[in-house]
Formats: sequence, C-alpha cells, structure tokens
Amino acid sequence: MAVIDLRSDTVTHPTDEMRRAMAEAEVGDDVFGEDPSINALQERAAELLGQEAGLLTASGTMSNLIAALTWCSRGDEMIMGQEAHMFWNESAGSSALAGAQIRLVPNDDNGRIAAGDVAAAIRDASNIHVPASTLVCLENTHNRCSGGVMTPQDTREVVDVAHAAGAAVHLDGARIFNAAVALEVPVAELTKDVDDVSFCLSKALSCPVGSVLCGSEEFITRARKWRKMVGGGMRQAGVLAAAGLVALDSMVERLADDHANARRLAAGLADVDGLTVDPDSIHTNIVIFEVDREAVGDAREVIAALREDGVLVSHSREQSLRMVTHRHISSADVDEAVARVNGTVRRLA
Ligand SMILES: Cc1ncc(COP(=O)(O)O)c(CN[C@H](C(=O)O)[C@H](C)O)c1O
Repeated sequence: MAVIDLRSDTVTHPTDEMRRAMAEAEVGDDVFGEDPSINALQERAAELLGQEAGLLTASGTMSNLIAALTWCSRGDEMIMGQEAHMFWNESAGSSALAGAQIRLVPNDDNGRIAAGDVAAAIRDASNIHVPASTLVCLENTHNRCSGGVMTPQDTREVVDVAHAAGAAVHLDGARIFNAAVALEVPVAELTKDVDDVSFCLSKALSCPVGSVLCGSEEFITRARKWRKMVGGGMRQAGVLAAAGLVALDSMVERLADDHANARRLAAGLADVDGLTVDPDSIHTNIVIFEVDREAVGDAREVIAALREDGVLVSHSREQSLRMVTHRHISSADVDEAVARVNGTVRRLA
C-alpha cells in the first residue's frame, strides 16, 4: 500500500527541472559574494517581495534567528502571536542566542495579531525596569492556525503601530506565496511594508533546501554577518539557488492546486465521525482537525494508528492533528486518505 504523506509540505522533493538546473548551475564562493546563481536568486527574490536585497539561508529557522539577532540587542523584547512558529518550534533560538525575551499576544483563528494588542504590548523602555520592544514578528500564512492568511491591510495595521513605537517588523513568510495565491494578490503587496521577510524554498515551492531573507541593503549587510557567525556562510551553494530560481518560475501558481486539495481533504474529514474541522476555514494548504478523545482516542495514538494504515500526519495541539497538502498529493490521494482515515477511526472506536 502506498503511503500518503500529509505530515508537512517540507517533505516535497525537487522537480526534474530543478535537478537539471542544479547540475548545470553556475557557482562561485558565496562567502566572497561570487556565486552567480545565489546572487541571481537573492536579487530576484528581493525584487519579487518589494525589498532591496536578499540573503540565502539554510532554513526558515535560520532566517528567523538571523532576523532576531539583527534587530534585537540582548535584553530586548520581541512581540509575536501566542501560536507563532518562532515561539513553538525553533528551540528558543531567539532567546538562547539573541538574548531577546518573547512577549506573546493573542492570535485569532486566522493567525492574525491585532494592531491594538501589539500597541498594548509595547513597553515604556524609559523605565529602568522595563525591556525595549524592538521587534514585532508576523507569520503569514500561519502554521498552527490552519494556514490562515493576513491581508495587506492586516499587515499594514501592525506595521504602522510597530513603527510608531520605533519597533521593526519581521515577517515569517515561510509560506508567503501560499498567502499571495490564496488572496490573489502580488506577493509584494504582503511583504513590501515590513522591515524584513523570510520565505521558504523548501516547503510547497519544493526545493531541497533553503530560505531567502529579504530586507533593506543595510539590514542584509548586517544579517549576512550574523549568518556567518552562526555558521551559515556557504560556498558553491549556487546548486541550491538554481533550484530556487526554477521554483520562483514554475512552482507558485500551482499552489492553488494544493489549496483546492486541502479544502477537499477538510470536506472529507468533516464527514468522519469523531473528527471536527470546518472546511470553510481552510484557505491554503494546512488542515488542522480535532480528534474526539472519547469517541476516537488520544491524538498521538491516532497518529500511530493512521501510520499503520498508510497515512502520515503530524501533531498540532492537544487533540488536534495536522495534514498539509503539497505537490506529491493528488485529489485521488486525498480521497484515498479520507477513506483510510474512516477505516482507522472505525477500527479505534
Ligand atoms: C511558519 C514557519 N516558519 C518557519 C519554519 C521553519 O522552517 P525550516 O527551519 O523547517 O526550514 C516553519 C517550518 N515548519 C515545519 C512544518 O510546518 O512542518 C515544522 C513545524 O517546523 C514554519 O512552518
């Protein structure tokens, strides 16, 4: 039985076109700024996102950490949503390495944080007891909030409040192209107003490795040094950048297919006794659903049972599981996955 892997869009493999481009990539030593493929990707990414410059990093986690290191001094405070990936899934890097305290504000069901909540969280650093609020972090789309999207207006409202208080805004845009496709807006509409933004090449865009951090020339100059410090300086990594250039050319529009499959998946799961999900809440490629403990069982036991039946899912919160659609998941795979989930749930009930 073929396994249906819905754990994440991080499981995607490079396309044949990417592999050809990787093999033929023009390369150089990127520590000296001499890799033509990396330079082309960084310039292309910055232009697409309405920023001045870009920096290839090894991962979204590295990009987010470099943003914290660049904007924050030790003892500063970073404001972010209580469900932020930077708070839940990055090994406390911003605190451990950047020495910044994290201040949480509520996320709504879509993963948005409210400008009013950010304004209320800004600290009065003139008081000797109080840390300075130097960075506000956004996430679009939102991982733990079912792939929810922030609109350009949502983004500008938070940026205006942060800037009024002298804080910078970092956008964790791991899946920013999913947001742009779902909203049917140019990606720059979602990224041009923030102070820096990272997006992942290695998720739904299907590259084997990497993210690109974009911002002002001055920010990127400082970020490049922090990247070097954390060991992220790379040599002939143009073989990776070449895949990124292919991704930006060929893998963005198709994200709408992943979104349609996610809605199809949610509609199927909604009909399974013991599972709860609202198909109308699915806007991109992430489906988070609730498992009734009494009717079905503990979420982690359900993950194990689904694995036995050939469906791989990931854990989200308490009794919630997550499925993520991507280029290796067809609509037929979605229907087969729902049928298998039905069988598993009946077996456990
Ligand atoms: C919003 C966001 N920002 C940053 C990252 C980190 O990217 P990587 O370090 O995995 O490249 C992720 C990865 N998310 C991964 C996944 O979704 O499977 C896991 C949970 O880390 C992310 O979802």
